[in-house]
Amino acid sequence: MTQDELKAAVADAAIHEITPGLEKDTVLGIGTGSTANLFIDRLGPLRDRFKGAVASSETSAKRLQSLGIEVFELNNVGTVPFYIDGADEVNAHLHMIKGGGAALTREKIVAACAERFICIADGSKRVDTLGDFPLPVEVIPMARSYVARELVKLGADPVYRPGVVTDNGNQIIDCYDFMIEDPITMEAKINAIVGVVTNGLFAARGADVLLLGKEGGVERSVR
Ligand SMILES: O=C(CO)[C@H](O)[C@H](O)COP(=O)(O)O
Repeated sequence: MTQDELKAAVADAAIHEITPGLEKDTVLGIGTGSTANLFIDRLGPLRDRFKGAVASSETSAKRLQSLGIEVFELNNVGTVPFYIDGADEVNAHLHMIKGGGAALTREKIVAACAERFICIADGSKRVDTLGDFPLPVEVIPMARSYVARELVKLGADPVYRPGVVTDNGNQIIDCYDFMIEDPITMEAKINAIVGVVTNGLFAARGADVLLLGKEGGVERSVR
């Protein structure tokens, strides 16, 4: 199977995962990226079975709306029963690196409001130790150089992602050569640097369910 077929298989599995819990007043939390897009496309035909969605990016919001799914502002919703999103890496504890698409801050906010985070990913995303994928950090633009110097002190090789402006008007630094043995501690340390909005470690609040696409089928793990 190709990577795209594995992503499609986990998008299908996520639909099966959430449909028993769909009610007329359900508002879903929806992530960002190619796997999340496949999930959004499968939600279109179900749009009459739930109320709408909150999105972790402008791109996902537009895709949802193009399928006739109403998109709500998170402040008007409160908690959501499910947040469905992809990952750049995920470990055995269902800690993740996210933010390859620069949507990490809104993803973390919607995930924080979710009762259940369902991570959907093809098998290539499963790792023993997080960090092969460069860890994204969203920064306030004027703090970029300062934050980069502080990230060096933590052992990272920080590289500015040129030309990328987040939905929040900020910039992204990617941390290379940075294997992360203790994701919960490192998430907190990076977030404590002045000028950091957030970082792409989702460890303090990891996924609750992982649907991982493999050759033999979709593997389901629960935290
Ligand atoms: O965190 C993300 C975007 O900020 C995505 O979930 C992550 O990059 C995975 O993307 P894809 O499903 O395209 O592999």
